[in-house]
Amino acid sequence: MAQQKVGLVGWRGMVGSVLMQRMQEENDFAHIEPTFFTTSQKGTPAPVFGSNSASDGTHNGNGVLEDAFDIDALCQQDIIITCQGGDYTKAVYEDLRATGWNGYWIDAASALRMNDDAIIVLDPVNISEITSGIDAGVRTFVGGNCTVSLMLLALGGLFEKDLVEWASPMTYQAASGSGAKHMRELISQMGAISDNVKASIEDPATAILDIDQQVAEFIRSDDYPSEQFGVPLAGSLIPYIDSQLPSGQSREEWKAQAEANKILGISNAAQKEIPIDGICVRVGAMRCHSQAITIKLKKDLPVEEIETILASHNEWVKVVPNDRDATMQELTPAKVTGTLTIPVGRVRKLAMGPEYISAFTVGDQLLWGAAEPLRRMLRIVLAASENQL
Ligand SMILES: NC(=O)C1=CN([C@@H]2O[C@H](COP(=O)(O)OP(=O)(O)OC[C@H]3O[C@@H](n4cnc5c(N)ncnc54)[C@H](OP(=O)(O)O)[C@@H]3O)[C@@H](O)[C@H]2O)C=CC1
Ligand SMILES: N[C@@H](CC(=O)OP(=O)(O)O)C(=O)O
Repeated sequence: MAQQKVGLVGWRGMVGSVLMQRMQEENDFAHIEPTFFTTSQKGTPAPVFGSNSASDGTHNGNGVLEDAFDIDALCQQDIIITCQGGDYTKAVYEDLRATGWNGYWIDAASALRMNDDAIIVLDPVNISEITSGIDAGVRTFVGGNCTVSLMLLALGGLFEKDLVEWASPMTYQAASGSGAKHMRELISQMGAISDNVKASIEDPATAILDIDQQVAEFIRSDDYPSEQFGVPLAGSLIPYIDSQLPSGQSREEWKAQAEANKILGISNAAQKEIPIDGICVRVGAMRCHSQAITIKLKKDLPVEEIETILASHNEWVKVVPNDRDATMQELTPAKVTGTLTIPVGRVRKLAMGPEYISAFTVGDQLLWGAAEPLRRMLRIVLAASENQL
């Protein structure tokens, strides 16, 4: 049986590189005929990932990168996966579909997420929506916003059992969500602070309040590197992510309810949307987003039962007991970074009443938050295509 032709766009960016890494780890390249595209380096050598390369050891028929804006070349693909960003999607998607191309478009960017003819993919939560969508002819599948995907993987059990009346996630989002340059700047900011007070720190006689004053003056000064974020992140935080909306929400905050309900299949049904709203904050973590979530349940359940429901939803969620040592060891970006594990802990009843609970969760926003749902969607499409042949 001929392999599906898969066009890869955005493969060398940060999200794309994590996708390539995961596709190699899971041997996905053995099941596809890949073609690598570029928006800037047409004609330069194509990369080789995995074992499925042409006889000369390259990918792409002629061994060089194809032009990602060449609609004819894109039309040759059965499946296109793009991690190139929303501007690229807006530049080519409509033109490509206008040719009559009916292939699968799998996208990391938010541009098409809320379109009626697109499904937001998070298969441990919405595999039935995905498979019935494929059967119904849906051909556009988009990865969700990272905080939304990570929250739904952590709390999936409670949503699946329709136990959530509302949820309020207060986020602690890593620098990676802003892109590679921002991650570099966070490190530069940390280093610059350390360098600025090095002599004072090394002198045990220096008063800590003098060091603190020196740091405060430095991070407010023009010498502090803040070109990307615009304001200090290291030594501070930024309580606003993405653009400003008339509702008073940031766009990142708006996505929580809009995308989560769409993934849960609620916006398409006669059901009332679950209110999900909170404040999104950028903090000085590298690539793990954390969220402190207040949840009002529809009924009073014992904490042990809630933990059992959470733990049994999917194979990646891991309940951390509400214990100081376990929390400090297991429920941090430092522990989770680079892994697919979604720990959720600090589950306890709140003082507001027996239906009010807290939860804290951490997840790698480049893995489950971006690349992994796309990679798994590719496998779902490949399986569906095989069954149709
Ligand atoms: N960052 C995130 O957390 C998330 C991002 N997304 C989506 O994914 C999109 C891409 O994000 P991200 O991966 O962070 O973007 P990057 O900036 O890392 O990569 C985007 C593109 O930039 C080009 N590029 C130019 N110079 C370089 C270089 N030196 N190294 C690598 N690539 C380079 C590449 O395109 P080319 O090869 O064509 O030149 C690459 O595909 C976002 O716009 C967003 O829509 C989705 C979820 C999370
Ligand atoms: N906005 C997210 C990252 C991101 O790319 O989100 P989206 O895929 O919804 O545009 C963050 O800053 O952490």
